[in-house]
Amino acid sequence: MIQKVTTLNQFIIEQQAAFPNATGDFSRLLHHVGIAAKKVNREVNKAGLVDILGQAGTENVQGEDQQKLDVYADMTFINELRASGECCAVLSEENQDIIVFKDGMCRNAKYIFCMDPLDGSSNIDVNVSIGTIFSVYRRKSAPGEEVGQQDFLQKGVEQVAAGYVIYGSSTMLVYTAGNGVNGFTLDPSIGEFCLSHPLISTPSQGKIYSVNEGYYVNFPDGVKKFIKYCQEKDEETKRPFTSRYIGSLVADVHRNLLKGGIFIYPQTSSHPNGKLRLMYECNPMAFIAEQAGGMATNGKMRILDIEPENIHQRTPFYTGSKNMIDKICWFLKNS
Ligand SMILES: O=P(O)(O)OC[C@H]1O[C@](O)(COP(=O)(O)O)[C@@H](O)[C@@H]1O
Ligand SMILES: [Mg+2]
Ligand SMILES: [Mg+2]
Repeated sequence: MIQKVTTLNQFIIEQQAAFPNATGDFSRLLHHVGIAAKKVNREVNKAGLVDILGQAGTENVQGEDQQKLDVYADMTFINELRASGECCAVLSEENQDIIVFKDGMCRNAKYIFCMDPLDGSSNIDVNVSIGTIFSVYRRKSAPGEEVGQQDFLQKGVEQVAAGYVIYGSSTMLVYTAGNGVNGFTLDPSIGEFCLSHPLISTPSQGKIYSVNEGYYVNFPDGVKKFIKYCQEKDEETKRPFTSRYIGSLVADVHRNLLKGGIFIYPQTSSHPNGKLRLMYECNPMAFIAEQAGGMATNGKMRILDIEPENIHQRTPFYTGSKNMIDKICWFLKNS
Protein backbone atom coordinates (compact mmCIF):
# COMPACT_ATOMS: atom_id res chain seq x y z
CA MET A 1 0.00 0.00 0.00
CA ILE A 2 1.42 3.42 -1.01
CA GLN A 3 1.90 5.56 2.11
CA LYS A 4 0.67 9.17 1.69
CA VAL A 5 3.55 11.59 2.20
CA THR A 6 2.75 15.14 3.29
CA THR A 7 5.61 17.51 2.62
CA LEU A 8 6.16 20.65 4.71
CA ASN A 9 4.99 22.85 1.82
CA GLN A 10 1.79 20.83 1.34
CA PHE A 11 1.16 20.95 5.10
CA ILE A 12 1.69 24.74 5.18
CA ILE A 13 -0.81 25.18 2.33
CA GLU A 14 -3.36 22.89 4.03
CA GLN A 15 -2.93 24.83 7.29
CA GLN A 16 -3.36 28.11 5.40
CA ALA A 17 -6.66 26.87 3.97
CA ALA A 18 -7.93 26.70 7.57
CA PHE A 19 -7.56 30.51 7.80
CA PRO A 20 -9.86 32.17 5.23
CA ASN A 21 -8.10 35.55 5.68
CA ALA A 22 -4.62 34.09 5.32
CA THR A 23 -2.47 36.00 2.80
CA GLY A 24 0.24 33.39 2.30
CA ASP A 25 2.88 35.68 3.84
CA PHE A 26 3.58 33.31 6.74
CA SER A 27 3.59 30.31 4.39
CA ARG A 28 6.23 31.93 2.22
CA LEU A 29 8.33 32.82 5.26
CA LEU A 30 8.21 29.24 6.59
CA HIS A 31 8.98 27.89 3.12
CA HIS A 32 12.25 29.86 3.14
CA VAL A 33 13.05 28.70 6.67
CA GLY A 34 12.83 25.17 5.26
CA ILE A 35 15.26 26.05 2.45
CA ALA A 36 17.76 27.58 4.89
CA ALA A 37 17.51 24.48 7.10
CA LYS A 38 18.32 22.22 4.12
CA LYS A 39 21.36 24.35 3.22
CA VAL A 40 22.70 24.25 6.79
CA ASN A 41 21.96 20.52 6.97
CA ARG A 42 24.06 19.94 3.85
CA GLU A 43 27.10 21.62 5.50
CA VAL A 44 26.53 19.90 8.86
CA ASN A 45 26.38 16.47 7.20
CA LYS A 46 29.74 16.86 5.54
CA ALA A 47 31.29 18.99 8.27
CA GLY A 48 34.36 16.71 8.66
CA LEU A 49 35.12 16.78 4.94
CA VAL A 50 34.97 20.50 4.20
CA ASP A 51 36.58 23.45 5.97
CA ILE A 52 33.59 24.26 8.15
CA LEU A 53 34.69 22.85 11.49
CA GLY A 54 36.46 24.87 14.13
CA GLN A 55 36.44 28.49 15.17
CA ALA A 56 35.75 31.43 12.88
CA GLY A 57 38.26 33.58 14.80
CA THR A 58 35.54 36.07 15.77
CA GLU A 59 33.46 36.65 18.95
CA ASN A 60 29.70 37.15 19.17
CA VAL A 61 27.80 39.64 21.32
CA GLN A 62 27.82 37.13 24.20
CA GLY A 63 31.63 37.15 24.19
CA GLU A 64 31.62 33.55 22.90
CA ASP A 65 34.07 32.37 20.22
CA GLN A 66 32.04 31.94 17.07
CA GLN A 67 32.30 28.59 15.29
CA LYS A 68 32.46 28.63 11.48
CA LEU A 69 29.09 26.86 11.40
CA ASP A 70 27.57 29.54 13.67
CA VAL A 71 28.55 32.15 11.08
CA TYR A 72 27.51 30.00 8.08
CA ALA A 73 24.08 29.22 9.61
CA ASP A 74 23.56 32.87 10.59
CA MET A 75 24.34 34.10 7.09
CA THR A 76 22.28 31.38 5.38
CA PHE A 77 19.11 32.08 7.40
CA ILE A 78 19.52 35.86 6.99
CA ASN A 79 19.81 35.49 3.20
CA GLU A 80 16.76 33.19 2.95
CA LEU A 81 14.67 35.47 5.20
CA ARG A 82 15.56 38.43 3.00
CA ALA A 83 14.74 36.36 -0.13
CA SER A 84 11.31 35.48 1.30
CA GLY A 85 10.26 39.15 1.18
CA GLU A 86 8.08 38.41 4.25
CA CYS A 87 10.48 39.47 7.01
CA CYS A 88 11.49 43.06 7.80
CA ALA A 89 14.10 42.42 10.52
CA VAL A 90 16.04 39.67 12.29
CA LEU A 91 17.38 39.25 15.82
CA SER A 92 20.18 36.69 15.94
CA GLU A 93 22.35 35.29 18.73
CA GLU A 94 25.34 35.95 16.48
CA ASN A 95 24.74 39.70 16.00
CA GLN A 96 24.84 42.56 18.51
CA ASP A 97 22.07 44.56 16.86
CA ILE A 98 18.99 43.58 14.90
CA ILE A 99 19.41 43.28 11.13
CA VAL A 100 16.86 45.42 9.30
CA PHE A 101 15.93 44.65 5.65
CA LYS A 102 15.22 47.95 3.90
CA ASP A 103 15.06 46.65 0.32
CA GLY A 104 12.16 45.48 -1.85
CA MET A 105 9.11 43.85 -0.25
CA CYS A 106 10.93 43.38 3.08
CA ARG A 107 10.49 47.04 4.05
CA ASN A 108 6.73 46.62 4.32
CA ALA A 109 6.80 43.01 5.53
CA LYS A 110 4.78 42.34 8.70
CA TYR A 111 6.93 39.64 10.32
CA ILE A 112 10.10 39.83 12.44
CA PHE A 113 12.29 36.81 13.17
CA CYS A 114 14.36 35.81 16.21
CA MET A 115 16.91 33.03 15.91
CA ASP A 116 19.68 30.97 17.39
CA PRO A 117 21.18 29.96 14.04
CA LEU A 118 23.31 27.17 15.46
CA ASP A 119 22.45 25.74 18.87
CA GLY A 120 24.80 23.41 20.71
CA SER A 121 27.98 24.99 19.36
CA SER A 122 30.14 23.05 21.82
CA ASN A 123 29.03 19.84 20.08
CA ILE A 124 29.72 20.89 16.47
CA ASP A 125 33.21 19.40 16.18
CA VAL A 126 32.36 16.11 17.90
CA ASN A 127 29.47 14.95 15.69
CA VAL A 128 26.78 15.31 18.38
CA SER A 129 23.27 16.60 17.50
CA ILE A 130 23.00 20.37 17.07
CA GLY A 131 20.16 22.62 15.94
CA THR A 132 18.61 25.91 14.91
CA ILE A 133 15.90 27.63 16.99
CA PHE A 134 13.50 30.29 15.69
CA SER A 135 10.56 32.44 16.66
CA VAL A 136 8.23 34.64 14.56
CA TYR A 137 6.35 37.75 15.73
CA ARG A 138 4.36 40.49 13.99
CA ARG A 139 6.21 43.82 14.00
CA LYS A 140 4.81 46.56 16.28
CA SER A 141 5.76 49.43 13.97
CA ALA A 142 3.56 50.04 10.90
CA PRO A 143 4.71 48.68 7.49
CA GLY A 144 7.23 51.07 5.93
CA GLU A 145 8.05 52.70 9.28
CA GLU A 146 11.54 52.33 10.85
CA VAL A 147 11.92 48.91 12.56
CA GLY A 148 13.74 49.03 15.91
CA GLN A 149 14.56 46.98 18.99
CA GLN A 150 11.15 47.93 20.45
CA ASP A 151 9.56 45.78 17.75
CA PHE A 152 11.33 42.78 19.29
CA LEU A 153 10.67 43.44 22.98
CA GLN A 154 7.46 41.40 23.00
CA LYS A 155 6.36 38.70 25.46
CA GLY A 156 6.55 35.10 24.30
CA VAL A 157 2.75 34.89 24.30
CA GLU A 158 2.80 37.22 21.27
CA GLN A 159 4.69 34.66 19.13
CA VAL A 160 2.94 33.84 15.83
CA ALA A 161 5.06 30.71 15.44
CA ALA A 162 8.13 28.99 16.86
CA GLY A 163 10.25 26.03 15.88
CA TYR A 164 13.56 24.30 15.73
CA VAL A 165 15.59 22.19 13.37
CA ILE A 166 17.59 19.30 14.82
CA TYR A 167 20.59 18.12 12.81
CA GLY A 168 20.98 14.65 14.29
CA SER A 169 20.86 11.02 13.14
CA SER A 170 18.05 12.37 10.98
CA THR A 171 17.23 16.01 10.36
CA MET A 172 13.87 17.22 11.61
CA LEU A 173 11.98 20.52 11.58
CA VAL A 174 9.50 20.87 14.43
CA TYR A 175 7.19 23.88 14.68
CA THR A 176 3.98 25.30 16.06
CA ALA A 177 1.81 28.15 14.84
CA GLY A 178 -0.52 27.84 17.80
CA ASN A 179 -2.43 24.78 16.58
CA GLY A 180 -0.36 22.01 18.10
CA VAL A 181 3.21 20.89 17.34
CA ASN A 182 4.16 18.97 14.19
CA GLY A 183 7.47 17.34 13.23
CA PHE A 184 8.84 16.86 9.71
CA THR A 185 11.76 14.58 8.84
CA LEU A 186 14.04 15.46 5.92
CA ASP A 187 13.96 12.68 3.31
CA PRO A 188 17.33 13.11 1.56
CA SER A 189 16.15 11.01 -1.40
CA ILE A 190 13.57 13.65 -2.36
CA GLY A 191 15.10 16.63 -0.50
CA GLU A 192 11.80 17.34 1.27
CA PHE A 193 10.73 17.67 4.91
CA CYS A 194 7.91 15.12 5.29
CA LEU A 195 5.34 14.98 8.08
CA SER A 196 6.57 12.23 10.42
CA HIS A 197 5.40 13.36 13.89
CA PRO A 198 1.89 14.85 13.67
CA LEU A 199 0.49 16.62 16.74
CA ILE A 200 3.31 15.82 19.19
CA SER A 201 2.08 15.40 22.77
CA THR A 202 4.45 15.32 25.77
CA PRO A 203 3.61 12.80 28.54
CA SER A 204 2.58 14.67 31.73
CA GLN A 205 5.01 12.47 33.72
CA GLY A 206 8.47 11.53 32.43
CA LYS A 207 11.40 9.49 33.75
CA ILE A 208 14.27 11.60 32.42
CA TYR A 209 15.95 14.61 34.06
CA SER A 210 18.40 16.65 32.02
CA VAL A 211 20.82 19.05 33.76
CA ASN A 212 24.56 19.77 33.72
CA GLU A 213 25.42 18.39 37.18
CA GLY A 214 28.92 19.77 36.79
CA TYR A 215 27.51 23.01 38.23
CA TYR A 216 25.65 21.23 41.07
CA VAL A 217 27.40 23.03 43.93
CA ASN A 218 26.20 26.40 42.64
CA PHE A 219 22.61 25.39 41.99
CA PRO A 220 19.72 26.88 44.01
CA ASP A 221 18.72 24.61 46.94
CA GLY A 222 15.40 23.79 45.29
CA VAL A 223 17.20 22.39 42.24
CA LYS A 224 19.58 20.34 44.42
CA LYS A 225 16.58 18.87 46.30
CA PHE A 226 14.76 18.10 43.03
CA ILE A 227 17.82 16.26 41.67
CA LYS A 228 17.99 14.25 44.90
CA TYR A 229 14.27 13.51 44.54
CA CYS A 230 14.90 12.20 40.99
CA GLN A 231 17.71 9.95 42.29
CA GLU A 232 15.84 8.44 45.26
CA LYS A 233 14.34 4.94 44.95
CA ASP A 234 10.51 4.82 45.00
CA GLU A 235 8.44 2.05 43.39
CA GLU A 236 5.22 3.99 43.20
CA THR A 237 6.69 6.96 41.27
CA LYS A 238 9.12 4.74 39.34
CA ARG A 239 12.18 6.53 40.68
CA PRO A 240 15.11 6.80 40.37
CA PHE A 241 14.67 8.67 37.09
CA THR A 242 17.36 8.53 34.36
CA SER A 243 19.86 11.34 33.80
CA ARG A 244 20.46 12.39 30.18
CA TYR A 245 22.38 15.55 29.13
CA ILE A 246 23.58 16.14 25.55
CA GLY A 247 24.59 19.77 25.98
CA SER A 248 22.59 20.95 22.95
CA LEU A 249 19.35 22.59 24.11
CA VAL A 250 17.52 21.51 20.93
CA ALA A 251 18.50 17.86 21.34
CA ASP A 252 17.81 17.67 25.10
CA VAL A 253 14.40 19.34 24.72
CA HIS A 254 13.48 17.31 21.61
CA ARG A 255 14.09 14.01 23.43
CA ASN A 256 12.00 15.10 26.42
CA LEU A 257 9.26 16.47 24.14
CA LEU A 258 8.77 13.01 22.63
CA LYS A 259 9.46 10.78 25.67
CA GLY A 260 8.59 13.02 28.63
CA GLY A 261 11.14 14.47 31.02
CA ILE A 262 12.48 17.76 32.33
CA PHE A 263 15.28 20.05 31.11
CA ILE A 264 16.88 22.27 33.75
CA TYR A 265 19.28 25.21 33.27
CA PRO A 266 19.11 27.33 36.47
CA GLN A 267 21.13 30.36 37.47
CA THR A 268 24.70 29.42 38.38
CA SER A 269 27.70 31.34 39.70
CA SER A 270 29.00 31.88 36.13
CA HIS A 271 25.49 32.76 34.88
CA PRO A 272 23.62 34.51 37.74
CA ASN A 273 20.64 35.16 35.39
CA GLY A 274 20.83 31.74 33.76
CA LYS A 275 22.73 30.99 30.53
CA LEU A 276 20.00 30.56 27.94
CA ARG A 277 18.61 33.54 25.99
CA LEU A 278 14.94 34.44 26.40
CA MET A 279 14.11 35.69 22.90
CA TYR A 280 15.65 33.01 20.67
CA GLU A 281 16.10 29.95 22.91
CA CYS A 282 13.60 29.95 25.80
CA ASN A 283 10.50 31.66 24.32
CA PRO A 284 10.38 29.44 21.19
CA MET A 285 11.02 26.26 23.21
CA ALA A 286 8.40 27.33 25.77
CA PHE A 287 5.74 27.91 23.06
CA ILE A 288 6.45 24.43 21.65
CA ALA A 289 6.45 22.82 25.11
CA GLU A 290 3.06 24.34 26.00
CA GLN A 291 1.53 23.48 22.61
CA ALA A 292 2.57 19.85 23.23
CA GLY A 293 0.95 19.83 26.69
CA GLY A 294 4.13 20.55 28.69
CA MET A 295 5.25 23.63 30.62
CA ALA A 296 8.13 26.16 30.78
CA THR A 297 9.10 28.43 33.68
CA ASN A 298 11.99 30.46 35.05
CA GLY A 299 11.24 28.95 38.44
CA LYS A 300 8.98 31.81 39.45
CA MET A 301 6.78 32.55 36.42
CA ARG A 302 5.70 31.22 33.00
CA ILE A 303 8.46 31.94 30.47
CA LEU A 304 5.91 33.21 27.90
CA ASP A 305 4.72 35.93 30.35
CA ILE A 306 8.17 37.42 30.91
CA GLU A 307 8.29 41.06 29.74
CA PRO A 308 11.63 41.32 27.85
CA GLU A 309 13.88 44.32 28.60
CA ASN A 310 16.87 43.43 26.44
CA ILE A 311 17.03 41.54 23.14
CA HIS A 312 19.88 39.27 24.36
CA GLN A 313 18.69 38.83 27.97
CA ARG A 314 19.16 35.48 29.69
CA THR A 315 16.84 33.59 32.03
CA PRO A 316 16.84 30.46 34.22
CA PHE A 317 14.98 27.80 32.24
CA TYR A 318 12.96 24.75 33.29
CA THR A 319 10.83 22.96 30.70
CA GLY A 320 9.17 19.62 30.08
CA SER A 321 6.48 17.32 31.48
CA LYS A 322 3.79 19.09 33.49
CA ASN A 323 4.06 16.99 36.69
CA MET A 324 7.85 17.35 36.77
CA ILE A 325 7.69 21.15 36.34
CA ASP A 326 5.07 21.34 39.12
CA LYS A 327 7.42 19.27 41.33
CA ILE A 328 10.54 21.40 40.75
CA CYS A 329 8.54 24.63 41.25
CA TRP A 330 7.36 23.21 44.59
CA PHE A 331 10.96 22.51 45.63
CA LEU A 332 12.10 25.97 44.47
CA LYS A 333 9.26 27.63 46.44
CA ASN A 334 9.80 25.57 49.61
CA SER A 335 13.58 25.61 49.85
O1 LIG B 1 27.85 23.57 28.48
P1 LIG B 1 26.67 23.98 29.29
O2 LIG B 1 26.97 25.06 30.30
O3 LIG B 1 25.95 22.83 29.91
O4 LIG B 1 25.66 24.68 28.29
C1 LIG B 1 24.99 23.95 27.31
C2 LIG B 1 23.91 24.83 26.76
O5 LIG B 1 24.51 25.91 26.07
C3 LIG B 1 24.09 25.93 24.71
O6 LIG B 1 25.04 25.31 23.92
C4 LIG B 1 23.93 27.41 24.34
O7 LIG B 1 23.54 27.55 23.03
P2 LIG B 1 24.54 27.98 21.84
O8 LIG B 1 25.35 26.79 21.51
O9 LIG B 1 23.58 28.37 20.78
O10 LIG B 1 25.37 29.14 22.33
C5 LIG B 1 22.79 25.14 24.69
O11 LIG B 1 22.53 24.51 23.48
C6 LIG B 1 23.01 24.10 25.77
O12 LIG B 1 21.83 23.66 26.38
MG1 LIG C 1 21.72 28.05 21.74
MG1 LIG D 1 23.85 29.35 19.02
